[in-house]
Amino acid sequence: MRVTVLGAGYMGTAMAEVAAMGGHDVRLWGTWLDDAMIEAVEQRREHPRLKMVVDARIVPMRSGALAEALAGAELVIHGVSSDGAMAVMEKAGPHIPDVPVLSVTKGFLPSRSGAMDRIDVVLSEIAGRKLRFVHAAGPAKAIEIARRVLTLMCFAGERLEDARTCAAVMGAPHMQIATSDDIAGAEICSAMKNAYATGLGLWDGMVGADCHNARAACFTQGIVEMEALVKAGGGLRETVQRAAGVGDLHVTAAAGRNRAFGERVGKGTPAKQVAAEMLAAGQLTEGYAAIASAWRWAQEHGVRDLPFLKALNAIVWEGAEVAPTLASLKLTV
Ligand SMILES: NC(=O)C1=CN([C@@H]2O[C@H](COP(=O)(O)OP(=O)(O)OC[C@H]3O[C@@H](n4cnc5c(N)ncnc54)[C@H](OP(=O)(O)O)[C@@H]3O)[C@@H](O)[C@H]2O)C=CC1
Ligand SMILES: O=C(CO)COP(=O)(O)O
Repeated sequence: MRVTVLGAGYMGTAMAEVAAMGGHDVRLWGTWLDDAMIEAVEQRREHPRLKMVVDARIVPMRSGALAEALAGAELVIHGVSSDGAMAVMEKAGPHIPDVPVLSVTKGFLPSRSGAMDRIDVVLSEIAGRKLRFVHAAGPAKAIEIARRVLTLMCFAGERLEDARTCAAVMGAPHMQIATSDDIAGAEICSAMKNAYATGLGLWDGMVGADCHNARAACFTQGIVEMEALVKAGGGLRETVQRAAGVGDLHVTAAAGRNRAFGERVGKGTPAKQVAAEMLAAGQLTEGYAAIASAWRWAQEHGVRDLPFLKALNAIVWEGAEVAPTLASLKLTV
């Protein structure tokens, strides 16, 4: 099958690697920010982020060749971060054939109405037609995927058959992929785990290694709040309890960039400064934006009783001090 991957960063490239492993005809298109990555693939050098030489069968394509990259695609993989997703879809939308679009992107985006919404909804709005979106959720660090470490994911699409098509293409021996039609639940989990992993990182920064009780308490609280948000978004509790929610919060709180972001904020550096420094170092901190977006989304959907999210929003967006804010946190579990 011809597979076109949009975005040549960590995850886009890791997904391209898996598709190539399955013998698919893979094109890896880099955005206008990805020239260094595409050049490395062209020259068969180590990918600057994945730190490995990718499968020689992957065809690298520069940003100017977007229409060519998408022509004849039977599956599109969307690997652009939430920051770049809208700008890339403005350009890519007209060229995306009527095929499943498997997206790894995690977060909320502003819709035309001004309200925050799910990525599949907003990108379809930009494309001017309903995309056959399948969200790839679950605990899936790109570097481990590319290095063939056992990985559990959940592909969720409104059309279950599209999720199954994506799972078949990405079904390498180390990839165990569940499928679901709960795209709402899966996307909300993916956005929220970045927010709550940031919150667990705050404890690491504030207390250090011995904060296991606090982390476990807040992990549980985060899952309960995720369930409330998923329910308000029309999703299923079961989605939260498996790979998309519990699994992904675990991996991100153990080893994610969002945890690292929270740790530095927990040590006392203002969130805005940490986010800027991490961005300059090529490290995404989507939890930063996700906290504000989710807080706004919760208000718009009338979801109350979210003390952890409220505390996170106060700390990272309203300048509240970390220690007293976390000390006064009243759990609802
Ligand atoms: N890394 C991981 O382990 C996982 C990541 N994800 C998700 O995958 C998505 C991509 O993450 P990841 O691959 O890690 O991130 P990267 O930063 O490595 O890559 C993101 C891609 O988006 C592009 N991009 C970012 N901002 C813009 C912009 N303003 N305009 C145009 N292009 C832009 C990047 O360009 P550039 O490289 O120059 O920044 C790059 O192509 C995220 O939503 C993340 O949550 C999901 C599961 C695991
Ligand atoms: O989404 C991820 C793993 O599933 C990666 O998390 P980070 O963006 O925090 O590194």
